[in-house]
Amino acid sequence: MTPGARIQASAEILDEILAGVPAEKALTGWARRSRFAGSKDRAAVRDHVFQALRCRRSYACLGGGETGRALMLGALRAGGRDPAEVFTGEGHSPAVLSDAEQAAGQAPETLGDRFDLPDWMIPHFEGALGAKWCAAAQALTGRAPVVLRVNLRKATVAVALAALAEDGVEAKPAEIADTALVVCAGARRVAASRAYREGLIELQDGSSQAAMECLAVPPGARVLDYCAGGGGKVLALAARAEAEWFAHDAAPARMRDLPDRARRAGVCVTLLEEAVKAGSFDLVLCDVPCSGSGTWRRTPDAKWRMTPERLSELTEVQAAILDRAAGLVTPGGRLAYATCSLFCEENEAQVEAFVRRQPDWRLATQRHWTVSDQGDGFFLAIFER
Ligand SMILES: C[S@@+](CC[C@H](N)C(=O)[O-])C[C@H]1O[C@@H](n2cnc3c(N)ncnc32)[C@H](O)[C@@H]1O
Repeated sequence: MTPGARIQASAEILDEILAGVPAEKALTGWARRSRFAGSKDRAAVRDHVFQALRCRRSYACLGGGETGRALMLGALRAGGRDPAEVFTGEGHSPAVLSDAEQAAGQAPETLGDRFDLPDWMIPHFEGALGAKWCAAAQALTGRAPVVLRVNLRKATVAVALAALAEDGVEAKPAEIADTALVVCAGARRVAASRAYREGLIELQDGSSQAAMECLAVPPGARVLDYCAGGGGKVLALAARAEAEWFAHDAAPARMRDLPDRARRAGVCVTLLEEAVKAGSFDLVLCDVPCSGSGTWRRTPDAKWRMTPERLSELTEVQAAILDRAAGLVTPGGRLAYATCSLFCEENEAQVEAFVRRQPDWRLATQRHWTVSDQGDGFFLAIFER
């Protein structure tokens, strides 16, 4: 595909997403219909679409409207490129710009336009991050790093780096966590690499790894990942300690890949249908469902789908999970609460409300990770009683 044809395809996919189709579904549908598109084309189109979603408001200003075509026009203007070079009407390139399109477009002025956020969200960013909110919002408009976790059960950092290099994946250690490697080149080769297939590495964001490093696990402890999903957190913990590992999720189907991942990692994780029937635990981790605001550069359409009502529903679910999980902790044990959100309502406010509701618990420690070139926004609180 020519660069123009990729832009045209991206504009059409964006129109579907703007009409309500989830981004992944729209991209997959396009790839299925477009057998002529090679892997480089698919990757380029995906990059265009995701970048336009990250910067939807500022590109809409620059492009003069909120259609796929206007967003791609805005993207070219934002990148300092002359759109006329791409909007040529030749082959499968977008049609030549009309006079109205050439005249339309202005620099983003409002805060929401400049920082690519829905207006209602700005007080939430400001409330949580103070003067740093602009930098965080800005960071969410860029691409996320690809970060790997070295599985210390199977490899050292040096061994993992060498194995990745054999398969053309270039990575370097990241300061954020002892086990974190940031991929510098060959990210698309990770999944097929020997290092991945043999469980020397896993894909895991740097902040999640750093947070799991903060959770000390005594030998022989019974540890429950109460909102396990694909099991990324319990696998990170299990790579570093000898303990009994359990995983639970309200939607058990989300744990479907966990047995394979655990086998590859060389650890044993017992899946629980009903955690309450499995006795008590020395450590219960609640990696709760959240807005995901710390990860929106990876899932940029989620930024625009979030509403104040949804945020409020999520905070209720989070509080209920904490209360339920607290009842599963053995006397003298610990309860950990984690989100990949930047918002105070989902982090500190939840912590404060929990210790008010359950005064036999006290906050031992809490920590934030900001959106960076090594990790997403993340929050961890550890309670003791
Ligand atoms: C942030 S995700 C977990 C991600 C996972 N820990 C990982 O590292 O891959 C939150 C998970 O909580 C689950 N969940 C939602 N409500 C729940 C509830 N009431 N009790 C337990 N799990 C719940 C969701 O199904 C989802 O898989």
